[in-house]
Amino acid sequence: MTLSASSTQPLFLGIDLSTQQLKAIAVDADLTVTHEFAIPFDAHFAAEFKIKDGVQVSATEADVVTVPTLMWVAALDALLASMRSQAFPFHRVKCISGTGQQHGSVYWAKGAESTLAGLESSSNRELRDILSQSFAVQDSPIWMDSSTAAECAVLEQAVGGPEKLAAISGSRAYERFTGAQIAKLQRTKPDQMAACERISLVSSFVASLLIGGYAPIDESDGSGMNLLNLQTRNWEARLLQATQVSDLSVKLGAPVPSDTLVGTISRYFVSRYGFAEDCVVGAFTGDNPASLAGMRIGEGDMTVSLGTSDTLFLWLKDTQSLQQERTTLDGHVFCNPVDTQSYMALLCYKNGSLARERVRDRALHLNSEQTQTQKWAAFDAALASTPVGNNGIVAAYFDQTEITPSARGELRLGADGNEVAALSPEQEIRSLIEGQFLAKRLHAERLGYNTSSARRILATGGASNNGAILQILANVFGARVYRLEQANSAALGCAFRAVHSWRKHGSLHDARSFEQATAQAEPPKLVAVPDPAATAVYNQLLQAYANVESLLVARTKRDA
Ligand SMILES: Nc1ncnc2c1ncn2[C@@H]1O[C@H](COP(=O)(O)OP(=O)(O)O)[C@@H](O)[C@H]1O
Ligand SMILES: O=C(CO)[C@@H](O)[C@H](O)COP(=O)(O)O
Repeated sequence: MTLSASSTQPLFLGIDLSTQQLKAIAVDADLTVTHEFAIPFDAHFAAEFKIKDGVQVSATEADVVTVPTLMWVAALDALLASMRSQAFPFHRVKCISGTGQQHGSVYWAKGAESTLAGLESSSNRELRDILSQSFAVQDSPIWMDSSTAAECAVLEQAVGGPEKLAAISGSRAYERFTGAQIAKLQRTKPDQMAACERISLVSSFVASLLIGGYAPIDESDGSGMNLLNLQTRNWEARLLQATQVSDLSVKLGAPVPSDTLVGTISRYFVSRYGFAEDCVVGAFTGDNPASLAGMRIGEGDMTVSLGTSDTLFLWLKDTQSLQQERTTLDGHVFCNPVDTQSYMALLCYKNGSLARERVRDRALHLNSEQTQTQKWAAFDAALASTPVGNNGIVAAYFDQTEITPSARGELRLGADGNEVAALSPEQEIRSLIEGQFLAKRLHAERLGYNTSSARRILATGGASNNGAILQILANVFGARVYRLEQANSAALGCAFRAVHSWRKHGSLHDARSFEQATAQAEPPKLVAVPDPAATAVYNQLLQAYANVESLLVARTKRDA
């Protein structure tokens, strides 16, 4: 029997371990999506691992947010089992790359490396069973954690202050960044740190499972640690020392360029699922860098990702121009994941989709009896029934301590600048969404982004499925908004990265850049055109929104 071309064509897999789910996308050599899979964490693991929205918030310290590391392992078991049950042709996969929610850390126990190396002898067992004793810390701190203020101060002092730390590592000290998390573990649980032989980011952790050995951290996701020097692209010794972990460079391993092939798939996956023996694994990276790859953004584009977190990012040719133009230390610079000479700038907002869901359900009295589709339809109707600019009402809803800016709580101001105690349900919905996008514009401008010369905005993430939300995004920025068919740009970007790394570093020695190698991928489509009258209203409201934030920041400091 001869196999048809489609059944022998190579496939490339992108895996995304984000906050609320593990997803996988396969593309063929023409970059066309052929398969998609997802394991939503709450649906699979809420009861067993006691998580909600993919995470655990400490009952005693609201700023401590973790995930049981073993749940992520169980999710990989579940994903691969689901792919097998749907007859996914594992044998056709030439290369896998992937991504993880940024900043989260995994602490492998002593002996875990040899357990990983021996996976193949246990291919009849699930990974979660084989690796149940392989972690020195059971609950991984993640990006939603903001409990490391003391460690942030130490990191900044170690190099001469926040400006110096931002110049070296791309960011002033941030509580969720992995350097502060590592320092906190050393200070509060030194026995667990002593029992740890290797530290991975969420991204390099998944790659480690796949190659059956410790995968290196890539430079782009490594930039979210406050430990990497962006110019040397290596760990900064003074910052490693400041964590007080004596052998941290050994525990971290050396960082590698993001397009590196980090190994060949473990024979465990060959025996258990039928992967080809020569399937290679490309370095995994952070989910925002991966989205940059999936959206294939260039200079002048801005991406707004509306996932669990909301993020906004830009391509940066160098770090100098940003240093000159920014008027704030808020925001981050990361090494670029697809061009080792370039960088990317990023703003992250913690109160993204989960805040939208909570305010929606509270204002409109929705509960588990309605489906998500019905709930978003009610949300859209509320937006449609209220005027652009909400008659001058501006508000912020920071359920959790926000990252940009550091503030917590809710505040609504009326057109006269006075606090408004209560809004109608419809006004509440509009003030939430308008406030979220005014916040993005305010901080993007402080970072040096020129809204009046905006080329185009590329939208991605779960909430980019919502046309009403994207219209407000277009109006607030006065820019056209484009979206890919595939809202999960992070997994898609990693499938593309897998194609590029395999062609470049494999036997083809294809020297084309990522941009050239992915030129044929489907372009994003125009989904919202700004209304100039609406943009004029938002131009007027920007300062009012800045006042809301300043008041909330002051209140948060006062109540601390
Ligand atoms: N139609 C919609 N309108 C607004 N938000 C939506 C819609 N569909 C999904 N979402 C939001 O998308 C979020 C998940 O986004 P996603 O990018 O998949 O998250 P993550 O990658 O962080 O796990 C959900 O929390 C949900 O609120
Ligand atoms: O902290 C950041 C970026 O700095 C977050 O964007 C995380 O990377 C989580 O991503 P999502 O799961 O929301 O996509």
